[in-house]
Amino acid sequence: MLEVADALAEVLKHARPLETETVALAPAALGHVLAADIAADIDSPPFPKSLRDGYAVRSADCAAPGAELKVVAEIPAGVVPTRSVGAGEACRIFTGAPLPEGADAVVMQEDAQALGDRVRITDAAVKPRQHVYARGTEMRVGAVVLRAGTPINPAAFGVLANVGKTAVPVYPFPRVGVVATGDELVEAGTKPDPGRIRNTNGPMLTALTARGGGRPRYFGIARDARASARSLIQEGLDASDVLLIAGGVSVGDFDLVPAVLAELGVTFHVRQVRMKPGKPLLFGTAPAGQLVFGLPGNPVSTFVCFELFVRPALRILGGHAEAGPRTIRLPVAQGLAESNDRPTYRPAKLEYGPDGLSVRPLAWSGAPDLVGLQPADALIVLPAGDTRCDCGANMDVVLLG
Ligand SMILES: Nc1nc2c(c(=O)[nH]1)N[C@H]1C(S)=C(S)[C@@H](COP(=O)(O)OP(=O)(O)OC[C@H]3O[C@@H](n4cnc5c(N)ncnc54)[C@H](O)[C@@H]3O)O[C@H]1N2
Ligand code: MOO
Repeated sequence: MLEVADALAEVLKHARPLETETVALAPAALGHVLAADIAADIDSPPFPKSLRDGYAVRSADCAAPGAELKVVAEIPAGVVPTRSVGAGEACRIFTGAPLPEGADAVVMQEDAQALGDRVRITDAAVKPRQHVYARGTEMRVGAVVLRAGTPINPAAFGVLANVGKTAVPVYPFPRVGVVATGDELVEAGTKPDPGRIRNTNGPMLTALTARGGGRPRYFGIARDARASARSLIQEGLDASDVLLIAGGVSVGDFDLVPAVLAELGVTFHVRQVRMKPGKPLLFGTAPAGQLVFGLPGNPVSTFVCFELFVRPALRILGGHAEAGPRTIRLPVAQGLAESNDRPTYRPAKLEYGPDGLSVRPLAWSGAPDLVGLQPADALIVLPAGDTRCDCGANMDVVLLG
């Protein structure tokens, strides 16, 4: 049985970034990772730009308060000034407009008094360059503005637009197949007969995948009969970079997944992990290189294994430099006393208080309890053995999502 860190290392050893593709600068590009450096094709701003509505002046003319200047032109944004500002002169200027030759500062209109074709400057100390954004301050032609490996966030959309990039090379979102297993399962639209339950892992895994930077595709429920399970799993494998199979990985007579995967040529790298919930996790690689996860069927076990092992793999396939999961030390907002035979990942909620961040364990009844897990945005890591910690004590916390 592997420790969590060793199992994660095994997973990451087999995860490689996917072949790159080109995406248009449209909302679907959000969250992709750039596969090439992006350089500026222009200076930004492309001209010295006024940051205020007011007057473009020569600061030396305004050394004494109350200076009066002749207003010789008006420059709205988008207009190229045709006249320079001489001694004793000013131009009416608006935010975003190019500063005219000769001027070296802008006075806000609140600090000036319009007097027909003249203006009195009431700003007592006009400094050179005030309210002026110098040409090329944000970026110079040829400078790298976004590095390969940068996740595309909304601000990156703006930067890409500014350098004229309407399509960019990125790592694709991995295609993730989801298969549920078990004769007891019915889909959500059906009322379960006695002895049966609804399939919760299928919908949850598609949502975890979408949140984790993958493109989910649900293949349905594999029944506990080898032939049908085998054909559904094969179908899933053929269309996926990563296949997630929930349930059927433990030691029961109907837990067919390990045998079916072996028949399909999957090589196993992880067969059990010393953790709770999630001990029977399976991880392997298929002959064509797909990553295959057999996630323990209890819904919270499935969830925790996704966060600890699948999401990091999806991040690497999707071109992220950091796999995660992120673990930080945080004080607990409520004391804990538990005994566990394995390191335990306890659903918890982050709390943002005036003294900073803390984490509160949620009421939770174990591996089948999704209602207890649902509000969680963190997992408190309890070491194996007896854990007693008081409110305020620091614990390792895995951040979710
Ligand atoms: N003798 C042993 N029994 C079990 C062991 C063990 O080591 N020895 N491990 C236990 C642990 S830990 C877990 S976790 C489960 C995992 O078992 P499987 O992955 O084989 O999962 P199943 O048996 O198929 O299901 C377990 C549980 O979860 C329910 N389930 C399964 N799939 C879904 C789904 N898609 N939606 C909702 N609920 C689902 C299923 O009905 C079972 O109740 O094994 C322990 N047993
Ligand atoms: O380790 Mo299992 O995943 O607790 O139910």
